[in-house]
Amino acid sequence: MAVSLWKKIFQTTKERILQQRRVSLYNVAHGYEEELIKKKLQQFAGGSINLSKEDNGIGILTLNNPQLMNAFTGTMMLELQEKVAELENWKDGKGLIICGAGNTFCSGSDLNAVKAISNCQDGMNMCMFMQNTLTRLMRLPLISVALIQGKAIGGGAELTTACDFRLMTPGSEIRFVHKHMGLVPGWGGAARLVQIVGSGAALRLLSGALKVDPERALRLGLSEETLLSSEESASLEEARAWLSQYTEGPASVIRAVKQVVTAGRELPLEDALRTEKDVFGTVWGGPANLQALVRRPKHK
Ligand SMILES: CC[C@H](C(=O)O)C(=O)SCCNC(=O)CCNC(=O)[C@H](O)C(C)(C)COP(=O)(O)OP(=O)(O)OC[C@H]1O[C@@H](n2cnc3c(N)ncnc32)[C@H](O)[C@@H]1OP(=O)(O)O
Repeated sequence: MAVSLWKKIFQTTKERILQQRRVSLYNVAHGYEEELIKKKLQQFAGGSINLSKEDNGIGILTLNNPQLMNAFTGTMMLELQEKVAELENWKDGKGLIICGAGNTFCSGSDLNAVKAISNCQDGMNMCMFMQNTLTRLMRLPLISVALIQGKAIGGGAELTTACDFRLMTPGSEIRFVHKHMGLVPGWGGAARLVQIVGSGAALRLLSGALKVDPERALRLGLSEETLLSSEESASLEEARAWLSQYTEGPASVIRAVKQVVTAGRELPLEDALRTEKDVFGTVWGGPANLQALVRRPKHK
């Protein structure tokens, strides 16, 4: 009786945590019309978002539009949402590296598409579509890294802030150019930048549209490390090695670690504590815990 009760609690808890992650920021109550903007974005084709899910639990998500410095076309925005949904259902996933094709990261929205959706309704719907998608990306129970090779400009800079960590190659650059476009970030990049570097540094980077090279990014805490290589495949291998330090171990435990940190970052204390309790319940007495109790590792 007790076992079946615990199993029911366990299942309910997992479903609740899963549901919390997938709740969209915006819906019709906010004037958001998802089907309308999806139809509109479909009209701006080009490029692709490629996802490779590897047996070791590491996913590689590649922005693939190198002719336009990996600018986001409308269909790439749609594909990003699809890939994030796929990653939400990847139960063996532990880590994710986001990079761009052609040894450069991303130059933001495709300006050809932007011109065609510059009216208020389309712009606001695109903004809410990308905020929904990048918030779900940020909340994935995977440890995510933006591998910044070349340029991360505008919306591309915003995308880097939706990852847990950023790694930069020599000579690469993050730049929030929105001011020069008569804009502010709209994909959630401002809110996340303040959380990462603090409001003072965020205000300087945004109001100055400052170029952030690897050294400045390290000083600001915007980047974790400057890689040795600026060569495309070598820097990806370096990023894999860096991430593997944090994804070694059972997927259930790595995913639980990301979940409790996300709760601590986003929720009021008492809610975060309750989520931590719920997540603890998914690993306590689980296979990894029981095997460790038998093995009794020495933590020297
Ligand atoms: C909320 C997000 C926000 C929004 O949605 O409103 C945005 O993200 S707005 C877009 C902000 N991004 C930009 O303004 C970047 C514009 N591009 C550049 O500044 C440069 O291309 C740069 C610095 C990324 C790279 O410069 P580089 O000299 O190395 O290359 P090229 O400029 O020659 O670019 C090669 C080729 O790509 C085209 N390109 C680059 N970025 C975009 C883009 N965002 N949209 C459309 N096309 C882009 C560029 O025009 C060149 O094409 P070509 O046919 O050879 O002229």
